[in-house]
Amino acid sequence: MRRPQRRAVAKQSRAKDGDEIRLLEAWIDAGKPLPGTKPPPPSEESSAANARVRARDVVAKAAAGDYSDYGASTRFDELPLSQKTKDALRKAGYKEMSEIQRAALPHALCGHDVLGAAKTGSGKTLAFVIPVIEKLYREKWSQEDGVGCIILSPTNDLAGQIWEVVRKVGKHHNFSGGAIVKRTGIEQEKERINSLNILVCTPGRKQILVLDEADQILDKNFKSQVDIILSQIPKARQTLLFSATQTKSVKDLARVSLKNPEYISVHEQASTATPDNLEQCAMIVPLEQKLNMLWSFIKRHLKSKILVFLSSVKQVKFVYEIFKKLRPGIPLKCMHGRMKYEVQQAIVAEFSESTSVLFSTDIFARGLDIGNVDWVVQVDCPESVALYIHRVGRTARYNKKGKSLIFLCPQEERMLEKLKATESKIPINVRKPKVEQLEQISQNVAAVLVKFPNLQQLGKRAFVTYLKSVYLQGDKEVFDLSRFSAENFAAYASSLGLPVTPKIRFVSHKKNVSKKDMKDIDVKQMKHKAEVIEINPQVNRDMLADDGPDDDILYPKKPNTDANIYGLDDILSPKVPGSDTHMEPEKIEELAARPLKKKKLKINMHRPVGTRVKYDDEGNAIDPLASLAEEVGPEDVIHKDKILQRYAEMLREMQEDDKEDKAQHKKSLHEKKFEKKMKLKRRRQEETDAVSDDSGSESDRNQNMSSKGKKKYLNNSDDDEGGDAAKGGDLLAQQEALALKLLGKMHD
Ligand SMILES: Nc1ncnc2c1ncn2[C@@H]1O[C@H](COP(=O)(O)OP(=O)(O)OP(=O)(O)O)[C@@H](O)[C@H]1O
Repeated sequence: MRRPQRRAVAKQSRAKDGDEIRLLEAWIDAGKPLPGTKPPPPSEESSAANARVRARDVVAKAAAGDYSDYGASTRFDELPLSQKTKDALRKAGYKEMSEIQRAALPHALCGHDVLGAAKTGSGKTLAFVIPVIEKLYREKWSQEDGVGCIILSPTNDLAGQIWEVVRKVGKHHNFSGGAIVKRTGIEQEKERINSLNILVCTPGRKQILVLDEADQILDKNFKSQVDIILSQIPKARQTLLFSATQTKSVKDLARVSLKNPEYISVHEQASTATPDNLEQCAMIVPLEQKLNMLWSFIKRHLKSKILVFLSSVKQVKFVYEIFKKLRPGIPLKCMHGRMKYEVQQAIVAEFSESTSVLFSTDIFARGLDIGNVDWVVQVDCPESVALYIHRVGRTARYNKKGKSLIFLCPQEERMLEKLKATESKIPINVRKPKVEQLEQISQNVAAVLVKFPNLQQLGKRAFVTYLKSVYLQGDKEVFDLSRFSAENFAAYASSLGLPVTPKIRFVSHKKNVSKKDMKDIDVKQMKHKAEVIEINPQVNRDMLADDGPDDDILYPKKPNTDANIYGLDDILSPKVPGSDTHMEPEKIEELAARPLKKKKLKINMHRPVGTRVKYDDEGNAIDPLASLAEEVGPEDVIHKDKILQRYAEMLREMQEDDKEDKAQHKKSLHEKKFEKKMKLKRRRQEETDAVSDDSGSESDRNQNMSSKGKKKYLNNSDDDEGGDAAKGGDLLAQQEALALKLLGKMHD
């Protein structure tokens, strides 16, 4: 009895959908905006109550065949959208449209191609998700119809986030969909992909094509994958491209075959390219002071949610591990592309909910939508103004307030000029930090490295990868290693707690380095520098000179301007009245969040050196290196000579390690050379044998020899590059064939 009843309900529902679809199509067609038009400014009389009445009016009129011009709508419920979508939007709290949504939705709904540009956090995701869902609904797309839309995004996290929005808005519809985010398992995913209607994925795979962060998707890093997708999807499709920094390259646009696209750039006339509620500052910070500056900043903002950008995975890992050991008094997290997707998701969720500091690579720079980030701190210079805009756009999202701070080395001041240039439209203030208030943590970092030798390795790699990243940057006006002196490198290594400056081999080993680039680093000079170990590198006072009263980044003056910061600061870092925060270089630093408490000093002589933060009778933290002393008196807890002695030992150990490394390297080179020689010898022997066996003509013989020789060369395992390239080529060919097969099947 039940089945016929259910069938009847389904039939009824289909009929209802059919009626709604006819109404929507007629409405969309009758009221569609003219190409190239923008919505008029919203009218004044748009109170919530008025808006609701107006929305009901619009729908009632449409039902009666009197179709309004929806291009002027300000609310989602005034648009020709299905009831299911409207219900989902209302439940999610979306009522009023943002500027980009008002401008793009009417065009996208009536099938125009769109090239949309709007500031970060301005709601571009809904501007493409709604038309996708509506188009598939109006076309009665079902599971059996396979993939109806591909949304391409540059990272897995972003794909996951977009999928969540699709799910939220499409929850009353019957589409299937998902985010394909795993790097492996495509074979297993095949079945699933074929049954999905909306596919959110990173480039690797199709009717409506959406490119989020379009300028990045179309750049050279994704070229081969995107070209495969573009070659497989029908040209008769709708294409939507969105980004905060939209591509204007004709070549890019030709590649995606846009047909008379609507170029919608809602903030083109705006005076700034970044959100209006974003307060932006820059500080000139010498390379060797960056870590101190970051630490001091974090210590002063213990109640804020801070996103910190660093240039490489190694940097992120190193800074995270070191700061974790030094315990600044705020939870720390880190995020980079080498983490499993599930772990990344968990970190994003945790960071969304709690006050903490998240150290991240640029995997987080674009698109990710995390609520209430107070500060974005760019410790390492972004590769371009566009990347700067995306990074700072992780805060001040959708009418919320936010602040950003960028550290630039004096050698990177050209970036500051670029940011301040009129065409960049970035309102950025330059602040000078107060040197006497900068906490020097190099000793503490060095102590941590003594205890955790694996961190020493990480520190070395962080050092090298940072310099490598600068070296490999394309914009040589900003990134030029020759502007850094050997002293800069040594001081930087020292600031990372490294007793010697690691060697930078990549400079001389890089094949495509131009002669000019080779001059960029005076390698010899750098080699000499290693012996200088500064325990307390002096701050470049000119650079960090006090610049009067307007610096409120590290040390906000008015408690009211950032009440949280000051309140917490008073508890955690009690200052002796009158002494303020001034610190002499030798002065013991306070490292951990502890209330004032009388404590007996106990030193465990069996613990590894420099390991735990200890407190004196006053409750002040004692520098970890103080535990090197055999006896600790109340006045003199730091035995500088012991520290120096330990450093000298470390230096000796590292030099010995280095010697061993070199010997090992030399030995392995020697072995390789010998092996190669032997192989060559064997080959010649075989060839001689072959010639003596051969009864063919001279030319045949030559041919045989050369082809034989060639084959051997390709298979020669000694030749890493040739072997890898061949393997890489095979792999690429296999992947392309697989992708083509997969897409071909989906298309069928
Ligand atoms: N009409 C709206 N009403 C209220 N909130 C909205 C509206 N549209 C979007 N939002 C919210 O604004 C935030 C930012 O939106 P979204 O992530 O789409 O920004 P974006 O323009 O894509 O930013 P980015 O360029 O950084 O990727 C999200 O939290 C989203 O839920």
